Amino acid sequence: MTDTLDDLDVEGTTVGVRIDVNSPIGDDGMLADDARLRAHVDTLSELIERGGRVAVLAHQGRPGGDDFVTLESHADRLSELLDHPVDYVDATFSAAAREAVSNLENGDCVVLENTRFYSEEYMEFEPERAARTHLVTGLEPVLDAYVNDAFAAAHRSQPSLVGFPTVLPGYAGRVMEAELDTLGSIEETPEPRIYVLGGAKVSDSIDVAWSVLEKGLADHVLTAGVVGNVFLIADGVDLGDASSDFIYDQGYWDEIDRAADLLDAYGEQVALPRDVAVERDGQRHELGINALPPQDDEAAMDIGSSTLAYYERLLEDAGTVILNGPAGVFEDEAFEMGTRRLYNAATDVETSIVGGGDTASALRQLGVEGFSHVSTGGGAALRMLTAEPLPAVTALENGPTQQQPADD
Ligand SMILES: Nc1ncnc2c1ncn2[C@@H]1O[C@H](COP(=O)(O)OP(=O)(O)OP(=O)(O)O)[C@@H](O)[C@H]1O
Ligand SMILES: O=C(O)[C@H](O)COP(=O)(O)O
Repeated sequence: MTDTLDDLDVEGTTVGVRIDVNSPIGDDGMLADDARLRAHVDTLSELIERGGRVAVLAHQGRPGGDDFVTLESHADRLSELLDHPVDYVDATFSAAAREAVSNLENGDCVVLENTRFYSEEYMEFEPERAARTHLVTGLEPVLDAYVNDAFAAAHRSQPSLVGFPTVLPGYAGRVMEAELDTLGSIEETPEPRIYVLGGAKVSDSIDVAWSVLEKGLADHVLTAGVVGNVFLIADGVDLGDASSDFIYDQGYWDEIDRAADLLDAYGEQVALPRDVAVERDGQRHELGINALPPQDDEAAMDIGSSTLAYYERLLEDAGTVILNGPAGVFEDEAFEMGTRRLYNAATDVETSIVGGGDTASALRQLGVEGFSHVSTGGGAALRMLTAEPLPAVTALENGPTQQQPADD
């Protein structure tokens, strides 16, 4: 178990706080959604109120993407959310950054520049090697402690996530703590346990399905979304050209064989859609599996009503349900029903856990509430839901392994 903010003597301590505010960015290059910033308000206000000197580290986007922008608008929005001044400096570990951090007084907060503006931060390292990168060696001398609240990035072994806790005392922030409490004890949740795998990340979902079935964590795996379509094809269903081309274009064609192998090994526990919804004459039109393939240009955009009735029945007996990924193209009103009904049914299960950024925004858009836990993480949550360790959490648990430099 990692130390938390309860173990940190905050007053007068200069703390590097890694958060995950990787967010949608508008055409103007500014923050377009503040959900991920809101998640970190508790951790940051606690550190500020307890007299910490807070230096915030975070990434935004990936190099080359339109959302690879500075953190200036994030800092402005954080200031509003915290109702407290938050400075921003366009440097991450240079002399200017060190000066900004060294000048912090108790209760001050500064956001440093996007960590991924610096190339080593977009690489993955072993923790000891990450501790020798420019980011960590540059900033570590002006920090007393490191707090990791970036659960959603904890599956990455990047310097800001695994390097700092190797050379500084490390603590889990409140978001990290809550996520680890819930997702780290998946084996202790009530049974029977059902995993619902939808969305478009087919290879990740098949990894999860293999892992949870092999480990005996899942009693059933229900498939939906593009994942469900891949399993239908693997089961010999002709979904038509439009869905097949989509799967091929997304690079998931090879996954069909893996899905078929999974069905061979665990077919009794894997539930497949019994019908799908396509667009016909501008409207939702449902087709049973026996009525497939659809017409030429019709793609399977959602699970249909028979599938929903079948999945809802299975969920009635579940003790725990773990969901990742929407059941269909929820962004289109005609195809939001599968996601809305399936996720609504899941809220009636004793323990209901949801992971995934798109999933969380689907739920907000559809007004579905009442889960036991909605994770801030997509890839990180998926990895934890298979009871696999996360590199950033392991680095926090292991603690500093290197000699601290002597004070001048
Ligand atoms: N049948 C379908 N055909 C095409 N796209 C689909 C279908 N079902 C779901 N999708 C798309 O899947 C996307 C979300 O999938 P994704 O796997 O990225 O979700 P997530 O796990 O919640 O997100 P993340 O892991 O990025 O946080 C949505 O944009 C939705 O439109
Ligand atoms: O949005 C996320 O899932 C995390 O911030 C990690 O981002 P990445 O997938 O670009 O590493």
